[in-house]
Amino acid sequence: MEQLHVKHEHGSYTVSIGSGLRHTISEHLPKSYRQVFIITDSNVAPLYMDDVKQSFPETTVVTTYVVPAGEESKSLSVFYDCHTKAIEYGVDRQSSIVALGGGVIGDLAGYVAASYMRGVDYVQVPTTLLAHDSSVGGKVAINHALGKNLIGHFYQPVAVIYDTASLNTLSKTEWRSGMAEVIKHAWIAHDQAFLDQCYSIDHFEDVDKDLLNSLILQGIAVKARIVTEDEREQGNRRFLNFGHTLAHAIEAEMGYGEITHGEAVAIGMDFALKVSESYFDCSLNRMNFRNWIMAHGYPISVINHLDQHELLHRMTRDKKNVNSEIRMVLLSKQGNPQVVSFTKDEIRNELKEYHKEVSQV
Ligand SMILES: NC(=O)c1ccc[n+]([C@@H]2O[C@H](COP(=O)([O-])OP(=O)(O)OC[C@H]3O[C@@H](n4cnc5c(N)ncnc54)[C@H](O)[C@@H]3O)[C@@H](O)[C@H]2O)c1
Ligand SMILES: O=C(O)C(=O)C[C@@H](O)[C@H](O)[C@H](O)COP(=O)(O)O
Ligand SMILES: [Zn+2]
Repeated sequence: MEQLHVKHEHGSYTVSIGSGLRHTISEHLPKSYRQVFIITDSNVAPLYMDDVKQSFPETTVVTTYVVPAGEESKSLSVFYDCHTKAIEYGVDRQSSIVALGGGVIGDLAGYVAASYMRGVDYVQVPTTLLAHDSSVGGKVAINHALGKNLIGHFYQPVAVIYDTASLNTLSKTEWRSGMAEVIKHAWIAHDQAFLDQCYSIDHFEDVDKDLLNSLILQGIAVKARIVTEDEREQGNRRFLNFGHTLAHAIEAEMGYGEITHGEAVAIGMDFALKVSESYFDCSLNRMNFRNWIMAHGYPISVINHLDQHELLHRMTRDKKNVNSEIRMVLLSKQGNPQVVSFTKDEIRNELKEYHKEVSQV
């Protein structure tokens, strides 16, 4: 088992990473709880709920709520249902919520924890590769029809317990989605070897276990370092949004759940690399990245079917923006991210050129 420590305004928490940890959840918590309320989804429940329930001593009351799998559950109505269940089960301030699942569950259950009785403890038990990112850093949120993660909080977990054995049941699509956030961490880290390791994998679902563990650890280390320095995204935390300005617009425009978050982020990074090369007049060898996303089946061609005007309009609602300028995270070289402001007209032109380029691949 590996452990990393994340500091925040009110204390710190430990991220524990290892195979089989779901069987010993209570051993990795900073204290014992009278009740634990497990929130999970309809795909994860039949796979891992029993193991997690049984990992608690008999003296702990374990209650559960299963929400429909998928991005659509990051909604006000599912959020409200979670509160209703918590009230009915008598969850109180001596209890903890356990977010058992991918980023959807982490974001949803974390936001329930942040708001229920003005805040109760919660534990992240990530089960997807993507959630190496989402379980760390305390960004919790649900979506609004007008934009991703627009309703939320910064609210830190008391522990992150990552059982890497749970990744064995992921679908090909979810491996692809998760690898996008891994390679995002590689792009913003000053570490060519990390990027090369991502490029070296032929089939994500068959990745060598030692390489996977190394990628997960490196990704979490990048994220942990940045969120420790800037918990509330006043500065460098914005770098973790590399690729997300266009990604969030694509997700909302296509309809939540129509494309995975990671697939949208991969397209967003492809766009951001193109804009970076022209803005900084530099070479990022972006065609290596383009070849990688094509080889692994990231659905880049969706860009050809989306209305550019609508995408642009959605990008103007991004949380990083100030006044009417659109802020994107660009790279002047690998490991050197910067936040750059553009006018709407400038992004309109960039999108137009990107569309043209993608329609030829
Ligand atoms: N808070 C953050 O910092 C942060 C960071 C990145 C992404 N996110 C958010 O995370 C969400 C995406 O997370 P995700 O990709 O994990 O999606 P997800 O939680 O929807 O999981 C993807 C799919 O895999 C299934 N699944 C989960 N674990 C499984 C397992 N072990 N075996 C088989 N199937 C499993 C789920 O039921 C779901 O169908 C998005 O909403 C995104 O905005 C948040
Ligand atoms: O932790 C962060 O900060 C990130 O930006 C990580 C992103 O991968 C993640 O998708 C996050 O939820 C996006 O945040 P948002 O503030 O742009 O909604
Ligand atoms: Zn993301």
